[in-house]
Amino acid sequence: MTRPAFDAVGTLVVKVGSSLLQGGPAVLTAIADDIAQLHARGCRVVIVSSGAVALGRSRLGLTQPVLSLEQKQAAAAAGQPRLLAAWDAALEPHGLTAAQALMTLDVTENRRSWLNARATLNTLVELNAVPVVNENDTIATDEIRYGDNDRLAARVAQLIGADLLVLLSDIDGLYDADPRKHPGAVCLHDIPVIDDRIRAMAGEANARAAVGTGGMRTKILAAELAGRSGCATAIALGTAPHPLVSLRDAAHGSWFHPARTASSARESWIAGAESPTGEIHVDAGAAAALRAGKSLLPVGVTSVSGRFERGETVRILGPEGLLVGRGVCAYSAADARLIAGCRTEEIETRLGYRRAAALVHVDDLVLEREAS
Ligand SMILES: Nc1ncnc2c1ncn2[C@@H]1O[C@H](COP(=O)(O)OP(=O)(O)O)[C@@H](O)[C@H]1O
Ligand SMILES: N[C@@H](CCC(=O)OP(=O)(O)O)C(=O)O
Repeated sequence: MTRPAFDAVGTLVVKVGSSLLQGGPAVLTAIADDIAQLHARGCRVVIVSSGAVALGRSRLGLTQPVLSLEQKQAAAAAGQPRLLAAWDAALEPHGLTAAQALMTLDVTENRRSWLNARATLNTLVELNAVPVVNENDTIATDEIRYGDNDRLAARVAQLIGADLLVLLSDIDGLYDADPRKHPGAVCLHDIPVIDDRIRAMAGEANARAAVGTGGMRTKILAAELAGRSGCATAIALGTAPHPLVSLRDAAHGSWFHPARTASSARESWIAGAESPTGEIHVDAGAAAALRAGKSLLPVGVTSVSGRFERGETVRILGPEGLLVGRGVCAYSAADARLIAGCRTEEIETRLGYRRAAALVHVDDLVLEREAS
């Protein structure tokens, strides 16, 4: 699959990194002007904006280079309303309204919340609003954090079925080495496939950075995630005169092509879900049935490990511990344990209710060769 022609893009997610916020309102104004231009020709646009911590820390007098988790969460609380106000001020002259959407990991990792969030974002876009998404840093704890907005932006791109994800940063693309350390590094404009050579160019994330977090590593991961759903990714310089529209010219930014065999939105949601915390162990008969396109019934389950709620993704392991696939479980871990090994007719007696005959329905399953 080649990358889409810029003018053919129907749904765009644009992610704005914290480093760009240092440039003040002029940077947001330039991005908003381009968004308005795209919007006018019918393109649906969602913004994923970092910057809450960067904007809040100065207001709270947190000037030290490294902040504790609690200080970052407090800074985000002070910065998020300012971030939204800044976007609204930039969009309002174009007749567009910024609409805040704060997410925690469970929003995209739980199928019901996913569908709900998708409906809300789509409704906002239909109402001519521009959703401005950020992680809900103030309440998120380590277990329920995306950790970086590049990944969040890729999940949002999957959520709304975007055909292009643009990661705007303080650099004009992916270089063959970090240009801050290697002045002779060269920018790669066209990246048809993400392989180990490309991944190695990213170096390490800068966890101690004062503002940004992920560096190029998380951007490449985001491009991989979005690519699985058929969405192309571009990394581009957010301070360029027309940061988005200038991407019409293929010589601007680094372009990652979407994967050749893009999976359906549902499959890519399952395959892209955060590392599942639960596992369902099945017998050889059930493993064969799943591979033959059947649903997972409780009768084939030998044991259940880990913790998960109804609607969360689990790993399904065969008799030798081999990964058969991943799927959305219709029951919580506690209930799945109670019905493991039992026949479908017994579900109601064991649980006092019966929701679904299958623990994991075939439509909610991605087999190993597709899930990797
Ligand atoms: N191979 C590379 N090509 C380009 N930039 C790189 C590379 N490796 C590391 N970087 C660093 O990544 C930084 C951008 O990441 P980050 O600061 O997290 O941005 P953002 O806030 O936009 O997410 C660049 O300023 C650059 O120093
Ligand atoms: N959610 C955080 C941003 C985290 C983040 O990923 O930042 P960045 O690497 O600049 O995109 C905030 O609003 O400050």
